[in-house]
Amino acid sequence: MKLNHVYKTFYPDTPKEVKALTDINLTFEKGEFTTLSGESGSGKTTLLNIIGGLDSATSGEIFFEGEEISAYSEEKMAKLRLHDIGFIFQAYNLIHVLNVRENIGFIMKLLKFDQKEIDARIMELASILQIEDLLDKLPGEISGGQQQRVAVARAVASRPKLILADEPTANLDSKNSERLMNMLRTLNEKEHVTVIFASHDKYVLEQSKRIIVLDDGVVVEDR
Ligand SMILES: Nc1ncnc2c1ncn2[C@@H]1O[C@H](COP(=O)(O)OP(=O)(O)OP(=O)(O)O)[C@@H](O)[C@H]1O
Repeated sequence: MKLNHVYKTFYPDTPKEVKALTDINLTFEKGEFTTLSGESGSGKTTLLNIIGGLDSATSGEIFFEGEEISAYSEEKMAKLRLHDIGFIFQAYNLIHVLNVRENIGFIMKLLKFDQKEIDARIMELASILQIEDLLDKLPGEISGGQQQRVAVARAVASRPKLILADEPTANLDSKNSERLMNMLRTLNEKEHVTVIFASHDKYVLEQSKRIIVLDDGVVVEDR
């Protein structure tokens, strides 16, 4: 993933104008485990949303595997998101009428994976994430930390190339935060999935291999 001179301005040329991102130039290599950090309002979520194609840049170019995705139509971008990108949101966004098993398999089903393959992958992830006992429960019947693990399983199930996680530990206690990071680290090492977080959680930062700090929409540190 490569970003060239990416800018994002909300409400341009109006009194409400906000320059959320200014001249962002970044390259993310396959297998990275990186956190976008910075104070509240610095542009972390905006940048993550642009990387994942949930929002478009005001100007600049974005490349994914050498293709310019910033020029994609919304339909083509939706396809790319479905096939190659897994999202983990702070609010989990599980589907409440589906049980845990169905939630984990949801994206694979949309992608028309074979049911046997879906079942095998659900069992594999349930074992890694220690949620085997929860598969027949509804999201409303399990704890926040457990829901978060289900959200992780769903995000990685179809083996996307890129996982984007926005403040994934925000609602978790320290024990569950540690568990979540260990799992993502294991998936990053075992399945070589690229992981990019937006977070200001100290623990997430400690666990990251690369940290990109934003200040007022500008990259001020990359280490
Ligand atoms: N949809 C929007 N419309 C207008 N302004 C927005 C929108 N989304 C974000 N902004 C503004 O862009 C700037 C960057 O916001 P962003 O949410 O990316 O920051 P953040 O670093 O993720 O903050 P936090 O840690 O509080 O989530 C802020 O000034 C914010 O008010």
